[in-house]
Amino acid sequence: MKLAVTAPDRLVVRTAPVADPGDLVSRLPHPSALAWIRHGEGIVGWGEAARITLPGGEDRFTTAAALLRELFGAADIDDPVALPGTGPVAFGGFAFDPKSPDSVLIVPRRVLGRRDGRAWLTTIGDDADPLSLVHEPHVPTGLTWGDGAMPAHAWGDAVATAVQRIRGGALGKVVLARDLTVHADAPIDARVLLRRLADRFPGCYTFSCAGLVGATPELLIRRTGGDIESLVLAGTTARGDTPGADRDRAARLFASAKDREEHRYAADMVRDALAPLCADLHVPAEPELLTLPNLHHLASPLRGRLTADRSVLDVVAALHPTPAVCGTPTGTAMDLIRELEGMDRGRYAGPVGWVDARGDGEWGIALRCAQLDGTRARLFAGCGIVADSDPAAELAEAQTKFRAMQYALQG
Ligand SMILES: C=C(O[C@@H]1C=C(C(=O)O)C=C[C@H]1O)C(=O)O
Repeated sequence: MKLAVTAPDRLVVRTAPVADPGDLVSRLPHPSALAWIRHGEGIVGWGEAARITLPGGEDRFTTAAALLRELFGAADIDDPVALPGTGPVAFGGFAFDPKSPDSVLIVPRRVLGRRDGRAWLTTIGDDADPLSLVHEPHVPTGLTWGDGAMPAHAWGDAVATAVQRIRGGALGKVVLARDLTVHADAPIDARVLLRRLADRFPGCYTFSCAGLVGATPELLIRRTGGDIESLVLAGTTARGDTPGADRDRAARLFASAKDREEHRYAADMVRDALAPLCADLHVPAEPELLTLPNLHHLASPLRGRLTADRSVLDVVAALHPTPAVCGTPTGTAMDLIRELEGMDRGRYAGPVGWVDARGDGEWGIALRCAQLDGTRARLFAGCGIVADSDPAAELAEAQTKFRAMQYALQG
């Protein structure tokens, strides 16, 4: 894909306060939904005022930031609400691998937002576009599941190879992923998946952008004015079947040297990437436990203040790819992923989120997600591999991670 910008010469943008719209997902009129929702708050968008497609390259984030600065800088903006996410907004998803050409930013014609008891509607252009439901969503039916690039046993072999390379000293950690495919008997409507994900995983960031739909627990970076926050995740166990078994599993994860090692690679890299950009960077001395409906993770929340006026996308550029989804050292891990996974991740494990004209925004790591393509979808799940990893346990962990999207598709 070549660099392409489809946009009018000048965006005319109007943001106005509106009455609380309640549930954001139910306001989406089309299957091609844009969304970023957590605990019922966030933004949804539809229609397309502008689209930027980016070729591969390490500079895809800074190129995107520069193009958006130009587009939004030339816009005629009336935004009396002036909150993060008001005025023009671009939703985006970036390819995981700089060699992959899948990165895209979309500026919707309509954005409906709700945050801290306030709600707003942003319109770009003046064509009529009522908030009422235009196409009633249908739940996916006739699902047929299949392996993606590799059947389970072959992926287990890839994990075993990675463990050997790590034990041989080539690298400290690599994150290996696999994909599953599913076919439905009619085009899959993102809104059904968003509804199920937002209801079941309210604490995750439920997202949709250009067909990539999921609910990620991992916040790569949020910028609100000069403040930034990140939530690093690495180290995972499935929930237990009984309260006692669940507590045991959580306690074992918390005490596990192998999981602490996996986590430390990721938290240290994020700290080192943010430190030169921040004053007052707060890094917890040890991880805490994040409990989701299906998993426990080790989690490190970081926060700080930017020392210069950088767009959230400039901070994304400094962070991606973290060892939560790639490995350590980054280059060696990226090469091993290319060698062993046998697939292109596309935008899975890449940054997904939104940015506004002030440079505020929220970007997660696209996990627990699927790429929709008409009647088909590709689901992705990956696991951090270190010297002590066991292929069978990693396969089981990946299966557990797939379950979020399997639930979204089949209820
Ligand atoms: C790679 C994924 O998740 C990442 C890997 C984790 C791990 O290996 O413990 C935990 C959270 C994420 O950073 C995924 O869900 O696909």
